[in-house]
Amino acid sequence: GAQCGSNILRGAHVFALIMKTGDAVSFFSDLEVKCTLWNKDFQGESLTVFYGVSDMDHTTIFCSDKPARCHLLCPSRCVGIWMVEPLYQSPSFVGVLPSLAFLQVPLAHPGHVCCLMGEDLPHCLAKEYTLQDGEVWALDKIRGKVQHIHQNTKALHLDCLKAHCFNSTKAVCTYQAQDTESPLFPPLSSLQQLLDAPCSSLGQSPCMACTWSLEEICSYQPLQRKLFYAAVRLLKCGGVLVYSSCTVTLAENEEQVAWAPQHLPLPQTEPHIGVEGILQRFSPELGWSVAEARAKDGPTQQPESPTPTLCAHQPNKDTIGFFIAKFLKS
Ligand SMILES: C[S@@+](CC[C@H](N)C(=O)[O-])C[C@H]1O[C@@H](n2cnc3c(N)ncnc32)[C@H](O)[C@@H]1O
Repeated sequence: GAQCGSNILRGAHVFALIMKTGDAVSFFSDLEVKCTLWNKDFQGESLTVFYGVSDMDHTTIFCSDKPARCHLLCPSRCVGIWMVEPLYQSPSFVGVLPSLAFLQVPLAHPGHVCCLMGEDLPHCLAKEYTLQDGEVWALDKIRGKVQHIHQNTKALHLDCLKAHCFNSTKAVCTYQAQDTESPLFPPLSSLQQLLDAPCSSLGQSPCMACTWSLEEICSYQPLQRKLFYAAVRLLKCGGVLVYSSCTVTLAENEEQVAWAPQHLPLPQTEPHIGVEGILQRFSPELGWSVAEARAKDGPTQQPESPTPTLCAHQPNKDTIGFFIAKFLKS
């Protein structure tokens, strides 16, 4: 599959396959997502992404009580194939501080959070939280994701985190919820909200196949606005809302943060733009590069190069794309 191919390019190994130990395996990614399971003669458009060697056979994967190399948080998932000369080296976390650390996208949000969704959460909380800090709720509408959160919270002993499979757009209740385990909250009840929104994910890289229609991509903006609305209603005055996406469309990023203060009780102030990243775009006319933004700021910002060229300040355009905005509720 295309997703598996992308993960291999990011440095992943592959977890389960029916092979003989030591078999050489070549991986191709099915770019049109047409390959069916067990298809042995696939003729569709594909891209070879890597070569690997199978580490265990079928019997070892399914029957051995001592799998050779286990997935950190899920011992029943074992590495089946090790990549030979991967493009990126992803260090193995197998067996490394299993109750303290696991591989995740780095992201940290200290403080009180009432989270509208997220598997990242246990990781965010691992360093910062103790039970005395209050409660943290993670909501996601996909059951498998919530189960994954439960696994992570258990492994990291995060008693303060409660995860529920729930539609976050409906998380606000107008009456006092009786059940303390219910993911329904009264308005103005949380100090912090992290809205890591469902999005078109166009900032993810590498991405070899995108099968989404324009209609699908356009469907995210209204959903994000419903989630935004719920998040702001739940937030106490003076509370903090972080909105993030892993996409690069204006509709899901800049347009959303422009829309929010006009329609929700958020302050209408000039945005304070964060520190420079490798690649930054805060308004369409700035284009994609730091170089262009610096050029607009004038020569005082760049003493080392009074007349910068695009190349001089643009080390790498081929990065992931994402967007983060922080709001303080008035
Ligand atoms: C960008 S991902 C969030 C990733 C999250 N930070 C994590 O680490 O898993 C967006 C998530 O929103 C969830 N989602 C989409 N619509 C939702 C809704 N109405 N209510 C709750 N979760 C929703 C999706 O299932 C997806 O897992």
